[in-house]
Amino acid sequence: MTPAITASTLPADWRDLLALTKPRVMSLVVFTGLCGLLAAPVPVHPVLGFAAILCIALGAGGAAALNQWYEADLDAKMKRTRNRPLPAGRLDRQSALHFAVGLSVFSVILMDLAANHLAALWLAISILFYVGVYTVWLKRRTPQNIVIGGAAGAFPPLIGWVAATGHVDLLPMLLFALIFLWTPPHFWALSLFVRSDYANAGVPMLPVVAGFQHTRRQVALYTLPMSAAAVAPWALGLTGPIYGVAATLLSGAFLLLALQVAASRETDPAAMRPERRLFAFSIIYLFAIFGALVVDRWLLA
Ligand code: HEM
Ligand SMILES: CC(C)=CCC/C(C)=C/CC/C(C)=C/COP(=O)(O)OP(=O)(O)O
Repeated sequence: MTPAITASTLPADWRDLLALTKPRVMSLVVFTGLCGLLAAPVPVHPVLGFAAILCIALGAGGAAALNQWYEADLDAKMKRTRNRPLPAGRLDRQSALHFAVGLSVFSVILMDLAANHLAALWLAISILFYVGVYTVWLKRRTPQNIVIGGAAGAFPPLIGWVAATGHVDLLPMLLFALIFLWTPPHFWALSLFVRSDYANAGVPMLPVVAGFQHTRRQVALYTLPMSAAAVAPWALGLTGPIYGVAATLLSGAFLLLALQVAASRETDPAAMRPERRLFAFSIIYLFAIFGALVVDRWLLA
C-alpha cells in the first residue's frame, strides 16, 4: 500500500519531479520531434525551433507524469517501477498532479503562442492520447493497448513539422506511420522478458494473455510494415539516398533480429538474449533513422 504522505510532510525533491517525466524514454520522443522540425522544408527561426522542442519535451513530460499519477497502484506491483517517486512514497499525489497538469497545460499554451494553433492542437491530442486512451482506457483492458495507445508516441515528428510549416504533409505522415508500426516490436520485445511483472500486476500485455510464441510472431510480423514505412519516404522521392541506404540497412538489421526472436523458444526471461538485443536495437534504430533523415535533408537540400 502507498504510505499516507501529505504535501506538508514531504517537500518535492526536484529529482523526483524529473523522474515523473520519464526523461530517458522522452529523450527519444524529443529527438524525433526535433528531427521532424529540422526535416521541414522551411527555415525555422532558432527561437521558434527551441520553443517548439521545449513544448514537446514539457508536454511529453507532463503526460508521463499524469501516467505515473494515475497508475501508481500498478507501478507499486512491478519490480521495474516500484521505486518510482509515487509508489515509493517519496512524493505526494497532490504535488505530482499539480506538476503534471501544470506542465501539460503550459506546454500546449506555449506551443500555441510560439508556433501555431495546429501544432498546439496535435500536442494536446498526443497528451490526451497517452493519458486518456492508453493509460486510462486501454492499458488495463486489452493487449492491443500499445498498438492503439502507442499512436501517442508517433505524433512528435509531426508536431515538430507542423510547428515549422503550419501544415501536415506526406513526409510527417510517413514518420508517424513508422513510429506507430515500430512501437509493437519495441514494446513486445521488452514485454517478453518482463512478462512476470505485468502478470503480477494484472496488466493484460500480449505475452501474459497470448503467450510467448504468439508475441514473438507478432513482433516479427509488425517489422515488415514498419520497414516498408521506413523506406517509403525514399521510395516516394521525399528524401535522398543517404536516408534510403540508412533506412534499408537499419530495417534489414531490425528484421534479422526480429526473426531471431521469432525462432527462439526460450521461456527463462534471464536467458532471452534475442529479445533483449531487439529491444536495445529498437532504440538505436529510431535514433539512427531520424538522425539519417536530418543529415540527408540538410546535405542534399
Ligand atoms: C505505448 C507505447 C510504448 C510503450 C508501452 C513503451 C514501453 C517502454 C518500457 C516499459 C520501457 C522500459 C523501461 C523504462 O525505461 O521505463 C521503454 C523504454 C524505452 N522506450 Fe518505450 N514504449 C513505448 C513507446 C515509446 C516511444 C514512442 C518511444 C520514443 C519515440 C520510446 C522510447 C523508449 C526509450 C528511449 C526507452 C529506453 C529508456 C531507458 O534507457 O531507460 N518508447 N519503453
Ligand atoms: C508529446 C507526447 C505527449 C508524447 C508522448 C509520448 C509517448 C506516448 C510515449 C510513450 C512512452 C511510454 C513511456 C510508454 C510507456 O508505457 P507505460 O506508461 O505503460 O510504461 P511504464 O510501465 O514504464 O509506466
